[in-house]
Amino acid sequence: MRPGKTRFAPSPTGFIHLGNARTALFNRLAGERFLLRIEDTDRERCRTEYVAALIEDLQWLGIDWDEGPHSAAPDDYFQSRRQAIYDRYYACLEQAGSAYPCFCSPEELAQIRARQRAAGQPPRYPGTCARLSPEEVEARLARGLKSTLRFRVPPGRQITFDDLIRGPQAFRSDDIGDFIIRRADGTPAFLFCNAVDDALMAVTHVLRGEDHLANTPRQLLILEALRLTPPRYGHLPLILGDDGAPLSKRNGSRSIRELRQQGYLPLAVVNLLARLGHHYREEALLTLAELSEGFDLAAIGKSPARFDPQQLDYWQKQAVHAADDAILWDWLDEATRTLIPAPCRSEFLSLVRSNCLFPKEARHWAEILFGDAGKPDPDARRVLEQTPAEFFQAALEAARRHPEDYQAFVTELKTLTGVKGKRLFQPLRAALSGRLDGPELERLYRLPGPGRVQTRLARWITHRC
Ligand SMILES: Nc1ncnc2c1ncn2[C@@H]1O[C@H](COP(=O)(O)OP(=O)(O)OP(=O)(O)O)[C@@H](O)[C@H]1O
Repeated sequence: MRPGKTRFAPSPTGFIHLGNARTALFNRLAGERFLLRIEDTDRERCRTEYVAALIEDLQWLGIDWDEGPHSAAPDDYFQSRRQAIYDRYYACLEQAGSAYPCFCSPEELAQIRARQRAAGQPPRYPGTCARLSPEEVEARLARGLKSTLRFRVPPGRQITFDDLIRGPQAFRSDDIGDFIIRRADGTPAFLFCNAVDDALMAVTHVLRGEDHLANTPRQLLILEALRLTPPRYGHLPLILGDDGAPLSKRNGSRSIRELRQQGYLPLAVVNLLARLGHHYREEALLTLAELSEGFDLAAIGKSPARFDPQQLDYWQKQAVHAADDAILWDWLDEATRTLIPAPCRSEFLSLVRSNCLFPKEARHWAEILFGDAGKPDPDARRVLEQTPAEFFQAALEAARRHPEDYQAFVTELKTLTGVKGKRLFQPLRAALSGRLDGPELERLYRLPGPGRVQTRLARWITHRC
């Protein structure tokens, strides 16, 4: 059965990268309903421009949401605007004795951790403030001491859950120290607001990176103490970069923004991501609706996936090939669009489909076809030098006689020169485009128009390199 409601809950601390985007995509593909929640509680690292950027990047990828910013009540989906809700739940936990204020300073905590490490123990809060009496707490607060709020982890418990990807998981509560759920400045810690919001927003399934696996037992304890229903969790292997380290916003790796600026099409990126750690039977380029149709939690792999730029280029090729005229036209840069005469637009786009991976390549061909062909490259120059002027003289005559009919032009040129095959096509290609590779010769003849074609052929009658 399909998961009911899934979500993506990024923190706006940088541009989203391929790892974040795959998490968003898997959730969007898996669920009946998909929710976007902005986890912007870290005042130091979160920036409003990153919120705008992540919304723009998700929309560019075609990952839309049923609930989230832009919904009827957008405030509900920004954690920075939900403090009153969190405060109510903090009060519940404190009243039940499941949370207590902690006055330990960051310096004291660092010293405790250092001592534990030196003794070969895992760093864990030793419970210094767990046993403070209400009077002691009052007295410290009256002195103006700042406190965090810690969750009191129940001792001797086994916390188990069935991970959607990794199967049964078990943790001992005795291995988990009491942890902070509210920072000293009053803002909620990730573990707390993330778990509470999933429950309050009725999220049924959470797919997230396995960097969160250790958080899950803690979040299950919080939700249990609050009598809230937890979602089912699935922890995805992280996507690694070229250096073997997980992609991270902190190191600015492989951002969606950068790929977009490089000219990748969203469908290429989405087809790559959908297959990074998920197996599809269908090997062809798929639309988002088709990707969603074929998505299966059981087909998610357990090993880390490495980003492979060659794979992305493979999907880019498929996406460019499949793109319709409107998409390709928008994808070209402004300078390219202005070069292309309106009657040639559709044919130029066909040329782009079979010859270009990126807008800059389309621009290159637009400049060759509709601008000044420029200097031939060394290979084309060699061919031009080896071809006698008479060949171009004959080509010019044939072009004048058949300015609109490429087939008739070639037939006539063969007759006039007795040359055929490579010896005919290479010098023509070199004269018309300055290259020996590229689009079909017929397009190089038709698209620039008779005037340009004849000028280019005439140039090689008189002009020897
Ligand atoms: N390299 C990665 N591969 C796959 N998923 C990832 C990767 N990095 C983060 N995620 C997932 O993306 C989601 C959003 O995470 P978050 O906004 O915290 O991004 P982040 O890249 O971890 O940021 P930061 O670098 O600030 O810690 C989470 O589910 C997280 O597990």
